[in-house]
Amino acid sequence: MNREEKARGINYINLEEFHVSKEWGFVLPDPLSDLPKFYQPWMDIANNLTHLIEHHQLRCEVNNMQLLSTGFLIGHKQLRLAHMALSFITMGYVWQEGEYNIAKVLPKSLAVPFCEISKIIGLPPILVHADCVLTNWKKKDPKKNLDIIFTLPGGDSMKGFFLVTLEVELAAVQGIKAISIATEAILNRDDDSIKTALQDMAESMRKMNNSLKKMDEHVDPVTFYGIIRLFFSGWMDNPAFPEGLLYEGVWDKPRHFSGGSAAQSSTLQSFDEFLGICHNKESAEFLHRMRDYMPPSHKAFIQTITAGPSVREYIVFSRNPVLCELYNDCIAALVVLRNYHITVVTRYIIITSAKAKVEKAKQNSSSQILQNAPSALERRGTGGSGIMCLLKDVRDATKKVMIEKI
Ligand code: HEM
Repeated sequence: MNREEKARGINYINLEEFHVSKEWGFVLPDPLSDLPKFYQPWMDIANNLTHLIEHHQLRCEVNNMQLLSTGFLIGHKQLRLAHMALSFITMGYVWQEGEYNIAKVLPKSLAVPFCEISKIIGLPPILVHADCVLTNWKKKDPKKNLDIIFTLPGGDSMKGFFLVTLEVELAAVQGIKAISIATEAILNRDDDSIKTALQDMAESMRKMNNSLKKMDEHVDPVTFYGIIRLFFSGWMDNPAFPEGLLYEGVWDKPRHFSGGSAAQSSTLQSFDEFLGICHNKESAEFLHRMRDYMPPSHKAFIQTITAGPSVREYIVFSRNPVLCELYNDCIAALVVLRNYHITVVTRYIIITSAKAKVEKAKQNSSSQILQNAPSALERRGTGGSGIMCLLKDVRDATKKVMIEKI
């Protein structure tokens, strides 16, 4: 940026400034998968969660865990790994015995370091999308196939859920880069670059949709509904937690936090802000609340897009039919993506919850998992939303910004 542009208050969006990678987008590049030896007690538990939960031993292990200082954690990547390890342990601790024997107090040895680390990196003390997807990956082999670092009960479906969601995030990288390019191009009235950026953005959304389609192949709906979902559930808007969770040694009163959800992803919120999509009051409130569950620099990235020039206004005023068509193409791709996401939610939650009700009513159920499926969150999202209304409103608001043919 030259001096004159600075003086005029023109701000280009520099991805690095917001810890957004040109190669990995919002995904943490090359996350660590091990902490210094001092933190071995955390890593031993976090690396063995499924076994400990399934054998009802996790709470006991955590209760016997010593209180470790967070002072030996160095740098952002160690802090992110430590947050992720403690967030996985927390979800396992709370939900080890299912929805009827919930732990409502997080012991000091877990709560104190978890809250200290959360404060430093600006994330809440609960498992968030930035943990289980953005930080939870490593290269499996030289061919660069990806694997996860931590998991919870749910076997291959749990792993599939993390990796498919990661793939969706990676497919968004091209679109995120396009936002930065287009913002600069609007300020420079460079229609050719805006054109390329809009094409890239639409292509990126189509790739995200293709990646989302892999959920079908890798995640079994019964396992998702009956096992996985519970471990993402939080302690806000959850009837099982009227009081919230007590973080022993940190706060005197219990606290409410929303559970992990891809609604905490910064990708679609960035696209929405860039394209000028206005959500209704209720949806906007929910989506804005989810920003407090994102890394602060990613939240700031979204806010900077909002404060930047409006691509929609630029196109409406410039009356350029090619740009208008390309803008509408982006909106159409986003509607297709949100429509497909609604079919995913229908399959994994709405239909499966109806099946679970039938199984629960039977004396001899053919599906043990569905018969025992938690019922508190039947048709609510793990982020605590009333699902279908929210998703349809958000999709409809997306459609509304289409520009009439010039
Ligand atoms: C089995 C797969 C999935 C299920 C069952 C699912 C379920 C849900 C639910 C229930 C909500 C409502 C908010 C809440 O959590 O309370 C939601 C919102 C959302 N989900 Fe998903 N989701 C899935 C996969 C994904 C993936 C892979 C992404 C992409 C990163 C994603 C992105 C979003 C976004 C951005 C929202 C906010 C609404 C919007 O902007 O359209 N979801 N999802």
